[in-house]
Amino acid sequence: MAKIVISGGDPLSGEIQISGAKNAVLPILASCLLADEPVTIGNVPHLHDVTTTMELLGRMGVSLVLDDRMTIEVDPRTIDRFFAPYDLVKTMRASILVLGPLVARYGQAEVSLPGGCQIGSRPVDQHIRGLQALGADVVVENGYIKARAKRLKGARIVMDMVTVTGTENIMMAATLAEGTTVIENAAQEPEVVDLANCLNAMGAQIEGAGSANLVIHGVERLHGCHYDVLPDRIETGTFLIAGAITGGKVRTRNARPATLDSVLAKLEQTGAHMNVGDDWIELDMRGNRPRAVDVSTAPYPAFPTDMQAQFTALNCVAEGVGVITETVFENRFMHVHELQRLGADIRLEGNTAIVKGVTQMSGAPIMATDLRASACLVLAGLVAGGDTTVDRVYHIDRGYENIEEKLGTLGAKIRRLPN
Ligand SMILES: CC(=O)N[C@H]1[C@@H](OP(=O)(O)OP(=O)(O)OC[C@H]2O[C@@H](n3ccc(=O)[nH]c3=O)[C@H](O)[C@@H]2O)O[C@H](CO)[C@@H](O)[C@@H]1O
Ligand SMILES: C=C(OP(=O)(O)O)C(=O)O
Repeated sequence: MAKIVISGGDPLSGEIQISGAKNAVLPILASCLLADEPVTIGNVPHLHDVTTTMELLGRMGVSLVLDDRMTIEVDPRTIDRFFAPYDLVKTMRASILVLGPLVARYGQAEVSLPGGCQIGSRPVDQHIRGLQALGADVVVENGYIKARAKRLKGARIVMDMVTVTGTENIMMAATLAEGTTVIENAAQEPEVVDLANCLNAMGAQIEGAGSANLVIHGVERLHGCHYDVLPDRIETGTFLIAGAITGGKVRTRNARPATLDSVLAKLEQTGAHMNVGDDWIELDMRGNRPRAVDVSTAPYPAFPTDMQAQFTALNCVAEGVGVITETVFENRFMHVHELQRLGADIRLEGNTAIVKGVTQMSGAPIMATDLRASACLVLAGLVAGGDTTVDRVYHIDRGYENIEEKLGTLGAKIRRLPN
């Protein structure tokens, strides 16, 4: 398995270009199934999850053309299977996002249950309940969700909890339903808004995206369009932390600052000097050690769980004690044991990590367990003295485009060892 080796200790400095958002491009690619014409998607990040989604759509018979500027043309008209197999779904939970579009547009879907993963059990009961409320017959058999419907009918759906992909699945399905659907307690994440914008560009009538109440007036058909994916706020935050943790100065270009309010507020609390433009963010630590910050994760607009591990890494070398509370996923502290191998002083108490900053961590072989844990370990390696070897970096390739190349541009001593 490929590894990343980092020789840490140098402050990073420079600017990097932020890629399109993983959590926006995946639902947007799935939404192309709803159209009756080709859809082109631009600003697509070069990620393993995108390749998996293309393979999934391709196996259904969908035609896909990718150009060298990472624009994908998706032509759903050649689809002849409505099936998402376990071997793909188990590598990428977001595969569940084909469920809503398939039932709405083709009246049938068979999608493997995603199963649990490192960060928590992650059930999909809300997706199923939402589709049932829209009139679909749904059964779970032999590890597959099997759904059928003639034409979905609009309904009022109150989500039991805020779920990002759950909201997206139901919102996509409701675009082609007969009548109006109201989703209450909807996710407000920028990626949900991006998906709604893309669907509206295809002719959908979605109101309220970005609020907790979505109103979707069903239409007869969705047509083709071109849509550019929004910049990745989690990648942006991760690179800003790379600057903060090393005492350096990093500017992220092609960013969407308005999607990062809670993260930027925390970075400011670390003592970083922040400058923000329309589409860029600059963090300057001026050689100083960051101050520890308390973080508690919650749905948007609160602090994102996908930035929790990276802030845990930052606190490891910060001045003072930072308390990290994870409220979204029940098992998202797998990185803590690996950080301890680098010399971090962390005490775990249930869903809370109490991190006492140390003046120096030292490099060691460590293992990535999930996507953001991998990013956190790379960040820790940037500041630890000596060499840190991060194993199982296939996790990082799911969600970060060319991470070692981008960090290299900022002056990091980082290289990938092939399998
Ligand atoms: C592809 C994608 O967009 N992934 C993001 C999405 O994941 P994902 O959409 O899977 O996460 P959810 O928002 O659904 O999960 C939030 C919480 O709700 C629970 N839940 C969810 C659905 C359901 O039917 N039943 C249920 O109990 C989950 O177990 C979790 O505790 O949002 C997460 C929370 O911001 C992010 O960490 C992921 O990066
Ligand atoms: C948990 C994440 O992704 P996914 O939902 O695709 O597993 C993530 O992006 O941090």
